[in-house]
Amino acid sequence: MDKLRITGGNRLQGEVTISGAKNAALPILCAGLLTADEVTLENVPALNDISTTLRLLGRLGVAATRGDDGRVSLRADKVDNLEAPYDLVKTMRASILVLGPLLARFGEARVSLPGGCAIGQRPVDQHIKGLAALGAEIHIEHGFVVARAKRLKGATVRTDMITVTGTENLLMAAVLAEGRTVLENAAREPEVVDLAELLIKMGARIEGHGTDRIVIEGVERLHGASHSVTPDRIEAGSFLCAVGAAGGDILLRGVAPQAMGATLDKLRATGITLECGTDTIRASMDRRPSPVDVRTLEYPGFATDMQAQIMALNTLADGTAMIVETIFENRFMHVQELCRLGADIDIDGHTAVVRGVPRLSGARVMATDLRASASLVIAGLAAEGETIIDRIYHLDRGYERMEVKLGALGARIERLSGKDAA
Ligand SMILES: CC(=O)N[C@H]1[C@@H](OP(=O)(O)OP(=O)(O)OC[C@H]2O[C@@H](n3ccc(=O)[nH]c3=O)[C@H](O)[C@@H]2O)O[C@H](CO)[C@@H](O)[C@@H]1O
Ligand SMILES: C=C(OP(=O)(O)O)C(=O)O
Repeated sequence: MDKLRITGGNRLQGEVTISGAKNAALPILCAGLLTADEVTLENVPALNDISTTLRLLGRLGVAATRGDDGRVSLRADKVDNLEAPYDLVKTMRASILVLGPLLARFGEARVSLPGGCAIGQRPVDQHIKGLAALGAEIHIEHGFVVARAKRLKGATVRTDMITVTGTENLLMAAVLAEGRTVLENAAREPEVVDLAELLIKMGARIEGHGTDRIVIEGVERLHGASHSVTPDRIEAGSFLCAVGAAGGDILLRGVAPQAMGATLDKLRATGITLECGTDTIRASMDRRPSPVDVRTLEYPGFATDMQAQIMALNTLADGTAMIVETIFENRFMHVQELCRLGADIDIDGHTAVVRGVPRLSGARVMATDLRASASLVIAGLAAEGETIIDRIYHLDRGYERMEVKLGALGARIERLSGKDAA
């Protein structure tokens, strides 16, 4: 199992290009199931989750080609299997996103209940409730969601809570349903908007994406399209936390600053100087961070996917910060590992109290989920001495060559594989 070795203390200096967003690319790949024509994509990040999704689509009968330049083309004209099996679905939450498209286009689907980061219970009851409202016969059997519908029928669906992949699944189902669907309490995340924009290019009739009420007029069929995946706001935010913790001056290229919600305001409050261009962010930091309180919320609030990284930054702050996690009930697993690096953090239910310390010290730590891994990298870059991070397969699910990108910014970081990792 690969590990990362970081020798902390180097300031970060230079330029880094941000990849396409994992959480936009995954639903967008699944949207390829909605047409028999070719869908061509650019800016698809080179991540393990993308490889898993392409394997899953391949298993269903989708022909996919992937270049090493971020291009992927998909053709779903020979889909001959409507079952998403446990072995592929177990590692990745987003695999539930084949359910809506399969059901809408082929009238049937069997999808194993998904895995993904173990950050909470993460049920899919809202996906099921929404598809049932669109007329599907749907139930759980032997660990699979099993769904059938001759043709889905438009309806008004109000989910009990805001759900990102739930909104995406229902959106992909509704575009081929008969009549009008209204998704109320819809997720407003930029990744939902990016998916809607691809679907519109494919001939879907959608309005209101980016608001909490999306209106879809179903069409008989969709056609092929080309699309470039939106930049990864979480990867961008993670690099900004890294420069906040380690100090330095970096330029992010290929970003969408206007889509970064509350993240940029909170990072400014820590003392990082940020200058945003259309698709760039320059960030510099030359002092100890100020503490910043954070409450995770749906977009445009502060993203739960940035909580661990801003906590890592707060561990070094000149004061105490309160971090409240409102989206997932078990997303503080990085706390114990940050404390191994010398952080001073107490957890009380959904709140973490982070008392800043002047310095962290390198240690052996274990990544427990994707963003927890990123928080350990950020802390390791600032810590004195050597940090070894184990189980970085979590990191590889969602960050493209993170150690290479950080290395180019002057960080002392290397991947240990094979015998070196033993
Ligand atoms: C692949 C992807 O895009 N993953 C993102 C997506 O996950 P994901 O779409 O799984 O997260 P949701 O927005 O669905 O989850 C929000 C909350 O709703 C609950 N819930 C959700 C659906 C449901 O049917 N029932 C239910 O109870 C969840 O347990 C959670 O407490 O949004 C999360 C919240 O921004 C991010 O952390 C994940 O990175
Ligand atoms: C939680 C995440 O991913 P997933 O929903 O795929 O588990 C994430 O991207 O931070």
